[in-house]
Parts: sequence; C-alpha cells; structure tokens
Amino acid sequence: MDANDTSHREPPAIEAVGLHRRYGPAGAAGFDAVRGLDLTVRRGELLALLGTNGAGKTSTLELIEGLAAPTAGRVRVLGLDPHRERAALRPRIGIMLQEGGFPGDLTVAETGRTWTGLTTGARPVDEALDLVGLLDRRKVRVKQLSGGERRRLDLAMALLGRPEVLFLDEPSTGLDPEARAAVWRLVRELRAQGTTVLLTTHYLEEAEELADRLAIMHRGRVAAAGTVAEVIAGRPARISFELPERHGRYETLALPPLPGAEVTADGRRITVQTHQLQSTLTGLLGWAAHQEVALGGLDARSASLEEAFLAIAASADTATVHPAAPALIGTAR
Ligand SMILES: Nc1ncnc2c1ncn2[C@@H]1O[C@H](COP(=O)(O)OP(=O)(O)OP(=O)(O)O)[C@@H](O)[C@H]1O
Repeated sequence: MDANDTSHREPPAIEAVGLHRRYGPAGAAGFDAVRGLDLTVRRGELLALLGTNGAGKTSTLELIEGLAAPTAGRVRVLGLDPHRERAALRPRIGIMLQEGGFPGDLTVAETGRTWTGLTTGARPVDEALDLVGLLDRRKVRVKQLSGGERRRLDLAMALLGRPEVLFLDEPSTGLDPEARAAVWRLVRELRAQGTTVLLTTHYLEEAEELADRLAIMHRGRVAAAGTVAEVIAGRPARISFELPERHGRYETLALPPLPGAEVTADGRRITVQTHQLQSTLTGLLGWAAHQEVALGGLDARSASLEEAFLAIAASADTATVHPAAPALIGTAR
C-alpha cells in the first residue's frame, strides 16, 4: 500500500455511488438527468467535471452540494450527507455558483459581510476580496461591477470560510484572458494549500491546466475519468486529408494496406485513425509519393483531450467506421 495513501483512514472529500436524479414523475413524463453516476474526489485533489451540453453536470453538482436529494444512490462530502447534514457541512464548503445573484444595491464589502454569516468566517472579507483583486472596489455597488468583476466577487464569497472543499461552477466564464490567468493562479494556490476543488468547466484547456484528474460526463454518467494521460490513453491518433480532384472528378484510389488503422470516407475527405501514427503516416506518404497523389489539407495529430471528448460526445451517434485498408476510397462520377 502507498505510504501516502490516507484513504483507509479518512473518507474521500467527495464520494458519489450509483447517483440518480430524476425530474418530474415516473414514466415517460419524467426525465433522468443523472443515471447511476460514480465519482470520487480525494482530499486535496482538484477534479474537473466536464461534459457535453445537458450531460447532467449541474444536476450532479446540486446533489453533491446538498441543494437537492438524489432519487437514488449515495453521496457523501467530508463523510457527511450533504442534504441531510447540510447545516454541519455548509460552513466547511465554499460554493461559487454560475450566477451569484447578490443584491445589486449592496456594496462589495456589504455583500461580503452578509455572506460571511453563512460560513465559519475564518477568512476576513477584505482578505477574500484581495485574493480576487477586488479590494479597491469594496465600496462599489454590485450592480456597478462589470461581468468579470461579478464573477470574481462570486469567487471571493466562496473563499470566505477557508473552505475544505471548494465548488467552482465554470469559474472563468466571462473573464478576459488576464482575469482568467489570475483566477487560475489563485485556484492553483488554493489547491497547493490543500483545498479540495471540484470544478466544472466547458474549457478543456482549463481542465488540462488545473486538474489532477478529470471526469467526462455524458448522458447522466461518467463516461471517462482519470488523469489527462489516462483519459487520452487508448484513443487513436488521427490523420486526415482530401483526395485530389482531376478532370472534374476525384479518383478511385486503392489506399495501401495500413495495418491496424480504421479508414472512414466523407466524400473526398478521408480520415484514418491509428494507434501507430508514425508507421501509418509513413505507409500513407510512401504510397502517395509513389502514386504521385497530392493529399490535400493533410493533417496528422496525436490523440488529445479534445479528441477524447469529441469521441465521447459522439458515442451515441452511429458513425460508420470501415475496417482497415486496403480499401477502395472515392467515387468516380
Ligand atoms: N428542472 C428540470 N426539469 C426537467 N429537466 C431538467 C431540469 N433541469 C435540468 N433538466 C434536464 O436535465 C438534463 C441535464 O441538465 P444539467 O443542467 O444538469 O446539464 P449540464 O451538464 O449542466 O448542462 P450544460 O453544460 O448545458 O449547462 C438536461 O437535459 C436538462 O434539460
């Protein structure tokens, strides 16, 4: 057993097992937004929850934050039931909502004083405002803040209690690049100080920059989870190009044998997926040179998080995948 492994001593920061959330009545009139979700976030870890639109991220987050009870399954945060034991848990967690919705007539400092009552109050308001660069805006009314400043106020309020677990719901949406970089620096600092962070984001780059591990949701479940390398592992590299058009038609071409590769054709555009990028590319380029075929818009890339995400998003679609070459590609018209 790993000497640093404390999992046998204390429960994980967040643990969800077989989580379900249903909106509406049983039967066809209702909708299962979360369908048997399993998720573990270790203490001190930053986990990014990604997902296709409507995958159920917000519905899941609300269960973990205790804002709603699951239809079935079990969720624990710091060993507590976040819905039933909300009063005990609330001061130990920080929640940055997508829309903080603070009253517009209160000043930034007044908002901090009001909000601090909901937390342990461990961090002074001015310190939280300073962390997000809003200290000099403390006397400004919330309604006078820019969109980006409001987002930073949302974050400052989530930091008031020096939370053990921090929930960040799309923290950098609406921020300009400079403010985003500042938020990322702050999140890294908090993580380095031992704060557990569960972050939802639509930006794959944000997940790659910040997360120890990530989980990709699709249709109410976790479809893939692990480090970026683990999520990408096993995904094929991709080569794409266009067949040439000659004399108003494009040619019927027999691609060379590309062992282990999968070839798909969409008109003239050919996509080759392979786990041996170098040898497949070598075979393809050698063939093209020999046949004197120009491969238009040739693009070859290793597997990426974006590729993995898109593959998961498309997984319910019925993509036609042909077996490996040799294959007849192209249609003479
Ligand atoms: N109150 C509700 N009643 C019925 N269906 C709902 C309700 N809230 C959400 N849904 C549906 O549940 C599914 C999951 O929604 P949810 O907001 O959790 O997804 P999400 O992953 O956060 O999406 P996005 O990334 O687009 O914000 C969606 O199909 C949504 O339409």
